[in-house]
Order: sequence, then C-alpha cells, then structure tokens
Amino acid sequence: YWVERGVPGPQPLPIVGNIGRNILGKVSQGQIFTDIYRTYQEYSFVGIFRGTVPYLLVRDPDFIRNIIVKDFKHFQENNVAVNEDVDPIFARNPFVIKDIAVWKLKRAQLISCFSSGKMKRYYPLLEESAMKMIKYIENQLRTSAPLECRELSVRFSLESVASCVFGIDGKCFEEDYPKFREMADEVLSPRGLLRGLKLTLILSWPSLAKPLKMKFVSKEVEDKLFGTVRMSLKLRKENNVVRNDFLDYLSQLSSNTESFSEMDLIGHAASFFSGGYETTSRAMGFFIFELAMNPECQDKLRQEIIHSYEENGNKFSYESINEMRYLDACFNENMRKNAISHYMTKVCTERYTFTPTNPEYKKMSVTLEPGTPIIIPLRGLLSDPKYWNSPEKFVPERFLDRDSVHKFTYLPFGEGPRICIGQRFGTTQLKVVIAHLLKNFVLEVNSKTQFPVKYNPFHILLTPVEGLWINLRRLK
Ligand code: HEM
Repeated sequence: YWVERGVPGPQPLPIVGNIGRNILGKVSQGQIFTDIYRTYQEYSFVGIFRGTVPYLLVRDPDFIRNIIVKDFKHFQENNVAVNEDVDPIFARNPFVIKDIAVWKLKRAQLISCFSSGKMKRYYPLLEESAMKMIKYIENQLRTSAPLECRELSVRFSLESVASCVFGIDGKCFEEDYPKFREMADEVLSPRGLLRGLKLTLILSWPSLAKPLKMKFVSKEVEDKLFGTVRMSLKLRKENNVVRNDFLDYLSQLSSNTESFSEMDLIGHAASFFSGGYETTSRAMGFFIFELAMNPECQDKLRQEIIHSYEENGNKFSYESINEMRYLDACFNENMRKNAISHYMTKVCTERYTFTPTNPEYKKMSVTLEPGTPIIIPLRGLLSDPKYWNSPEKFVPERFLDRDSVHKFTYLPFGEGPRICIGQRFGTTQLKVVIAHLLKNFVLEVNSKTQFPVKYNPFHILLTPVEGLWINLRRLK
C-alpha cells in the first residue's frame, strides 16, 4: 500500500503489521511509534501498518498543524469506533462521536460546564478534596510506610470527581478500595490480560468493535452510574440543595434542552471517567514523583507556593493557583517529560495532499484518501533533541518563555477544534494538589521504587507496572 504511494516505512509482517512486539506484550504501541519516529529523521511522514491497516505516522509539525487546526475539515474524526447500541454511555463522549453535527452539539453542551466562572465555583470542592488528602497523608505517616504516588493521585482524582461531578462523598481517603473506584476503574482500564487484549483489538482494528459488540463500559458499571446519578438528583430535589457542581449544570441543561435525555446526562458525567480521571490521576502521579526526584526544583517551587499563599492572605484561590509562573512551568515540563499519551490518532475525512515545505525533510508528496487513519507521535516529538535540549532531563525553566517552544511539538491536550474540554479542570486539579503537598511536606524518592520504571504494554496511557514510591516529611 505505502510502496505504491512512494511513502517510506518499516517492513510490516503479515497480520500484525508493525505492532508485533506489542501484541506479544513486549512494549506498548506508543513505544513502537516513538521508535519509528526516531528512525525516520529525514522524512515528514512514514507509512506503517497497525495490524493489517495502513496508517500514516506524521513527524512534521507543519503537517500536524494542518491536520489538527488549519485543514481540520479534512480530518474531523478521531480513530475510535464505538457502537452506540452496545455502548450507549461511552458513545456520548465527544472524543468518539463521528457525526460532526452531533459532535458539535455534545461538545458545546459539555464545554459550557467548564467556563472560568464555573471553574471558580468548583474550586472550593477541589480544595476540600486536597485537604482530605493532607489529612490522609498525616495518618499514613504515623506508620512511617512509604506512599505510592499513583495510589495517592487516584484517591484524590476520584474524590474530586465524586464531589465536583456526582455531588457525593467518594470516601476515597477512607476505605481501602472504595466502591466509587471500582466503578471508575471499569471504564477504560485494562484490568486482566483479556481486557487488555480487547482494548488493543478495538484500538488497532476499530472496524472490529461493531461486529464483535465490544464494550468499554460494562452493563454493571452502566447500572451503577445510573443509580448514583438518580440518587444524587433525587436527594437534591427532596432537600432543595444547590451545589453549583457539574450535576447541577447538567440537570439545568437537561431541563432547558428538549433533546437532552437521561442517557446524555449520564454520558456527560461518565466522560470524567473515560476522559478525565485516568488522564489526571496518571499525570498527577508522575508530577509528584518527578518533584521527589528533583529536590532543587521542588525547593524553588515550594518558595513560590509559600510566597503566593502568604501574599493571598494565608490561603490559595483559583486565581492565585493559576498565577504561579514556576508552578505552571513545572506542570508543563511534567506533561512533556512524562507524556501520559504517547500518540494521538485522527482520520482523514476528505481527500488531502501534503508536500513538506521545510527543507529538513525529503521533498515528497502524499495523497490521503478518506478513511486513512493518522498517528501523531506525541512522545517522539516531546523527546526529540531537535526541539528540546537534554529532553531526558526535568527542566521547568524551558517553559518560562513559552515563545521559545517549537509550535506543534507540545500538545498534551491536543490543539484546534478538538482540543481537550477538561484542560482547565485537569490543570487546576494537578496544581491544587502540588500546592498543598509542597506547602506541607518535603518529598523524597523511596528505595522501594524499581529503576528503570517499566510500563504496562497494553495500557493506552503511560502506566507504570510497579509503584512510584516516596517518603513525605512534615514541614515545621
Ligand atoms: C491532565 C488531564 C488531561 C489530559 C492530559 C487530557 C488530554 C486530552 C487529549 C490529548 C485529548 C485529545 C485532543 C485531540 O483530539 O486533539 C483530549 C480530549 C478530550 N478530553 Fe481531555 N485530558 C485531560 C483531562 C480531561 C478532563 C478532566 C476531562 C473531563 C471531562 C476531559 C475530557 C475530554 C474530552 C471530552 C475530550 C474530547 C474532545 C473532542 O473530541 O471534542 N479531559 N484530552
């Protein structure tokens, strides 16, 4: 296929194409795409096979800009197939909606819940979850056992989703394995080999999802989500409670919008599990660990945090959290160095021809037919020494001057019309946690952590197999 089109690329094997090492469980698909990105330095794009399906892996930031922003109308879809009859909840996430009119409508509905005015109202709920986390850590410190970063961030993310979205107490800092977590973990997490392989199949051959009736959200979780939302809405109505949280906004939306069903409401609330919780908790776990590994950055950041706290009348606020420059630089550097998503996929929806203009690349054109899937190798770009000095090092200072960052190489939330809806919410969650942690504790790596860190080859997001362990020391 690619030879006929004059596009270079690695030799594929029958059936598995270029992802054989992933199917054998050796490395993630993200790692394979990063390796290909690094091998084909002189090329703007590379032709590969994900299983039997030809994909174009795009290396050139100019081509990426055209796909996600400039010529978006040629690439409107993400490459995920979900069967609405089988998976009605996941099918409502804008990320997977293919009908562009429906996508626009659902995206607009969801985005209205993330305005900066609404974010300010959620902020006290986020802070309340952060305070519970601090109390939990203090209790844990009595046993002087180390803490695992991801476990801590999962508890925080779930607690804040329970509070901000569903308006309930998730009790995520109380029980060992909270009920709320079971529900969240069922969405998107490949627990067990079978579910891991199933996700690999859906992602690699999206066309199989429909005939094989594959489901991201199990019937059991669907029922639990309905139960939780119905109960919360009933209690609010009976007790005349207004919480100014997502559920309040979604139920206002449902009473003001004719075509907004109960399933739409549940689908939007559930998008925090499928789009928000997994991403935020992973990014947060790496952020905490990265600061433990870099004591100088940690100290510098702590100084800024304490200064801001004192300047703001011995408290944090939505504004003060988002105004800290070094915190923002550390946040961005964590998203770069520990990119939780190693690649992004798109689909060509209208015929499109591209010829690189950057003389660094070999001059050759490619014409994409509708239906051709694209891979944007995020991790390859984020670890390319052409764009980042010493990319393996944690250097927040490189983000103090955003103009020096090469355009379309840093895309932790995507860009253009499909940019992440929850960017503000996810960013604030991470910053609130770090501000409270560093104000109260010194973080140090615990020797229980295994280096080099190994990652789950079947997870779509960067997921360490073993724990990232730290010690926390109370500041006077
Ligand atoms: C640190 C946290 C997060 C990261 C790194 C992240 C990253 C991303 C990325 C890379 C995309 C794809 C953009 C594209 O296709 O161009 C995306 C889309 C999306 N994200 Fe997030 N996200 C985060 C948090 C959240 C949260 C908290 C929500 C809450 C609901 C959310 C909801 C969504 C949705 C609905 C989409 C699909 C948008 C569309 O296709 O129109 N994300 N996110």
